[in-house]
Amino acid sequence: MMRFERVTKTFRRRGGHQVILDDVSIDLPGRMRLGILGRNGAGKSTLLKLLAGSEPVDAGRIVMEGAVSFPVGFTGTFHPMLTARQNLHFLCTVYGMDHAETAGWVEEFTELGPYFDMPVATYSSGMFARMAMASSFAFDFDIYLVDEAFEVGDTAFRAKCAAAFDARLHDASLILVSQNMDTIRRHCDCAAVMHQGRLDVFDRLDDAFDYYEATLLAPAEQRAPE
Ligand SMILES: Nc1ncnc2c1ncn2[C@@H]1O[C@H](COP(=O)(O)OP(=O)(O)OP(=O)(O)O)[C@@H](O)[C@H]1O
Repeated sequence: MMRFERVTKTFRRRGGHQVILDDVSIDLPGRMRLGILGRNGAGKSTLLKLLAGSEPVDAGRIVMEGAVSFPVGFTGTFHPMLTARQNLHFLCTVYGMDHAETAGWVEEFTELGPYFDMPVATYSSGMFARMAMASSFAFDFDIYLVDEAFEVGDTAFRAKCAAAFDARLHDASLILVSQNMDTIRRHCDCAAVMHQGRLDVFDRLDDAFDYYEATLLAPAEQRAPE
């Protein structure tokens, strides 16, 4: 379940405000597979941060039922000077999971070998991405937030991520940000389009895609005076 009650979010910028959500109210009951579309800068990543609780709304209220994930594959969750195992220890404490069992699962999944016990600051970007993806699947959330994070690692690792993702989504909700309509079609059964402070939800994917394509032709700027 996800409900927006008159939610407004803006960012200050030179000469005015960037409007992300302008007095938006929506109500999506039950389990959902929701795709979020929007042109560059529409506010999709900001929306995920609002849902994750890492960014505050200016006004209104977002109500989510169940445990909400950090964005899947998000590397900002990890402290660079701690090892993968130490980072997971911290996350397990936050989410109330068994440390040893979770670290064991992620260690096997990532195939990082000795790097698993080295500071994550020493990882290549690919290793860091593997660690972030595996950690996202290690926790049992009710709602998974995903920001176009599927293209990580080699073919074998991607297949492993897809299987873990499917298993996790079996009885969880998904909110997936993507500008790729094929990705949304593969994973979602409804979609919302962000455009100029609005968040319009469509039950039929094709209706969302038509509207999204129309927004791509709209003028780029919407600037509210200060
Ligand atoms: N912390 C911030 N302070 C000020 N402006 C911000 C901040 N975060 C995002 N913005 C601005 O808000 C707008 C929306 O950014 P956001 O990253 O949410 O868009 P997006 O739809 O995810 O874009 P893209 O598709 O390009 O990744 C952009 O104009 C961005 O510059």
